[in-house]
Amino acid sequence: MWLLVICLVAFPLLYEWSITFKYFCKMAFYNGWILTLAILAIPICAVRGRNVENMKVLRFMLLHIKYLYGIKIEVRGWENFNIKEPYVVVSNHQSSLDLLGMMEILPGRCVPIAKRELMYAGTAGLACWLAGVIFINRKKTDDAISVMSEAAETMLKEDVRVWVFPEGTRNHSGSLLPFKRGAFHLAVQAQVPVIPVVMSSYKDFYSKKDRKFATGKCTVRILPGVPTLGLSPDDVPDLTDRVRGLMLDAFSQMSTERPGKEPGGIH
Ligand SMILES: CCCCCCCCCCCCCCCC(=O)SCCNC(=O)CCNC(=O)[C@H](O)C(C)(C)COP(=O)(O)OP(=O)(O)OC[C@H]1O[C@@H](n2cnc3c(N)ncnc32)[C@H](O)[C@@H]1OP(=O)(O)O
Ligand SMILES: CCCCCCCC/C=C\CCCCCCCC(=O)OC[C@@H](O)COP(=O)(O)O
Repeated sequence: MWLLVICLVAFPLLYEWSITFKYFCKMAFYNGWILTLAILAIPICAVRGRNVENMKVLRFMLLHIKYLYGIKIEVRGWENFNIKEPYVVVSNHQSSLDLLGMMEILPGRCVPIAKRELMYAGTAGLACWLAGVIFINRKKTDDAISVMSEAAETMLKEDVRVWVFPEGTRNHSGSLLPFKRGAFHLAVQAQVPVIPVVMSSYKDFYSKKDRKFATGKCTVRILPGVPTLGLSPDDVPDLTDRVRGLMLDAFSQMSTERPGKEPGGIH
């Protein structure tokens, strides 16, 4: 009798622990593997010095990780990236796994804006610096704004695209946080389009809260560009709300699709 009670209690606990253990191992390997790949990337990138072209090196070195983790990434809307001029990409930010979706579609000469702390993440920080990642100090708004104004000039002078996570922090709530305005000021200053990118919720295979990390599928949708030609700083709040609305619609639509099914119908 007691044995039965012990088994009934122990098995679910062991099962829970094994899921949690797997989560921690997979996350540790994810970070460790990126730090290791960065060791290989640094000398290759250092040959060119700090240069946005080095982002290609990081991209090709990271592309295989989705296979290691059994994450299938489906991309929709590639054609919306077919713009020769620079643009600002804005995307939702659920977790550090976003790096996989980002690398899957990262356009040429495109650099992300990242929090300054990432620069100190050992080898990964150095690799990011060599690839031209733009670092901002989120605690000093004025500093961050001046770095982003410089970025607007660089975009035009050096034909560079910029990727921003306008939520400003990771968010796994199943919706979108209010957007920070920096990305939209940047696009208006440079008078370039904003291209929204939406990554579907990871909830089916990944949850930091539940310590779950299984295999699964993620859809990445590139939405049509939103032009900013002729807009002024006064139009930024409206532009921000409009783009957030478009992304929220796409995110909600993607969340109601069953994994592996195309939208728009029962199959
Ligand atoms: C092989 C080896 C691999 C190694 C490894 C590879 C990895 C290679 C990939 C790395 C990938 C990294 C991925 C990292 C991902 C993150 O680190 S996410 C975190 C960093 N990103 C962000 O924070 C997003 C950008 N942030 C912003 O845009 C924010 O607006 C700012 C600029 C930080 C300011 O923040 P804030 O003060 O909290 O908020 P906000 O309300 O937006 O602004 C305050 C006021 O300033 C105004 N303002 C904002 N910006 C501007 C501006 N530019 N001009 C004028 N006014 C402005 C606003 O309009 C607002 O004024 P009001 O409208 O209220 O009057
Ligand atoms: C010798 C020092 C060693 C430091 C080890 C640090 C381990 C880091 C290892 C690998 C870095 C992987 C690069 C992942 C890039 C994704 C970055 C990311 O997702 O940043 C979070 C940021 O958007 C928002 O931060 P918060 O949610 O506000 O917090």
